[in-house]
Amino acid sequence: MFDSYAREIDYLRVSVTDRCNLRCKYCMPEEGIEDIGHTNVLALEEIFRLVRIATRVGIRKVRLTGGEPLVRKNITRLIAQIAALPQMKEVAITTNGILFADMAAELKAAGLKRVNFSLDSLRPERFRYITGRGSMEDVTCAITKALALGMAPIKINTVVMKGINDDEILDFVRLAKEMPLHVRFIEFMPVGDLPFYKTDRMVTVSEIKEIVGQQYSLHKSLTVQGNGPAKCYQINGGLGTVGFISAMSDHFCTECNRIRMTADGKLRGCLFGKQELNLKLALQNGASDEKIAHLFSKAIREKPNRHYMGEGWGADNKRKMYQIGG
Ligand SMILES: Nc1nc2c(ncn2[C@@H]2O[C@H](COP(=O)(O)OP(=O)(O)OP(=O)(O)O)[C@@H](O)[C@H]2O)c(=O)[nH]1
Ligand SMILES: C[S@@+](CC[C@H](N)C(=O)[O-])C[C@H]1O[C@@H](n2cnc3c(N)ncnc32)[C@H](O)[C@@H]1O
Ligand code: SF4
Ligand code: SF4
Repeated sequence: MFDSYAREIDYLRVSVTDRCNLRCKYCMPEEGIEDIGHTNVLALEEIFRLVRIATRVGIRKVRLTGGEPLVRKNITRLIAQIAALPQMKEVAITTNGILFADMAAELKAAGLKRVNFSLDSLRPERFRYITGRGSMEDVTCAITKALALGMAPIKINTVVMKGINDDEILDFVRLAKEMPLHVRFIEFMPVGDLPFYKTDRMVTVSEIKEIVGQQYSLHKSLTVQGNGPAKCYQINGGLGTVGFISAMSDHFCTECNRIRMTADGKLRGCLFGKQELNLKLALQNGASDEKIAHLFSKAIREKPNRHYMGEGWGADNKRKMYQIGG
């Protein structure tokens, strides 16, 4: 379905849980999260019903995110159900990778074709500092496993933060050169308004490209399978690619193709927007498929034209990144 700015919206990002086994400083408070209670979270059966109805308004790709999608019990079953929907072209996940290696084979068997891993440092000590817990080795094992299972293309999401990990940009490029991995450098966004976010910690894509250019030449823009916001490049004879997600300095909202569902069943037209439609309440009130499909089309119709994150998140906006799903 097209929104009011003639953008075709066919991609639904679903936050399947607001819980996580890590505490990335830019995403989740160290003390963890408020327990919203079992009954306030969408049941997997409810998520499946909502996704099935979303196909009626043209959703053809679903990405499961969170929080950490792999901490949600029976997530494999949900993947299998979504993958089996006749209209669905792709089901993918974005994960921190900690639990992935042990689940990889069953996830693949369920129909998971692609996985994006978040990894902000290639140095174990620093990884632990940024994520608050967890072992980098679990993520590298996960990536090795995904490669072995042929889940290509495998993408690595790296949020670049000044004074935190910006001295590793060239190490990440080398990784993309030596392995068939698609590293995407992401600009730090003020989503969630955590104290760790500071404007001067944000490194722009132009600054990142300048650093990459010191050692590598980037070749013509490529399309890597997927329909996310990254602009991708080949690096002289490398096996993988390097991509850039310029959410702040050069937003890609004119090409936006997505809506989002939160773990507590709210439908969001935009990562940044404050407007949400209450799907959970509709389910509780026994809404028909038609009524729910109408809520999906309303969210698409009313999608804002762009974000205004440059103006800050706003103290009145209580949502955090782990609730929205990135
Ligand atoms: N500003 C903005 N950032 C986004 C949006 N979607 C994803 N991102 C950010 O881009 C990064 C990568 O997102 P992923 O979850 O890997 O998804 P994707 O890039 O759509 O995935 P592919 O389909 O594989 O290209 C995350 O840090 C997200 O927060 C969006 O609509 N707007
Ligand atoms: C919220 S996480 C959820 C999925 C999973 N737990 C993971 O980390 O991949 C999704 C993506 O959002 C990114 N992210 C979180 N907070 C961000 C911020 N403030 N700015 C930019 N990206 C952010 C993460 O790096 C991750 O790639
Ligand atoms: S970015 Fe992902 S792994 Fe890190 S705290 Fe947020 S949800 Fe968890
Ligand atoms: S910030 Fe909002 S409008 Fe822009 S690309 Fe993301 S979801 Fe789309």
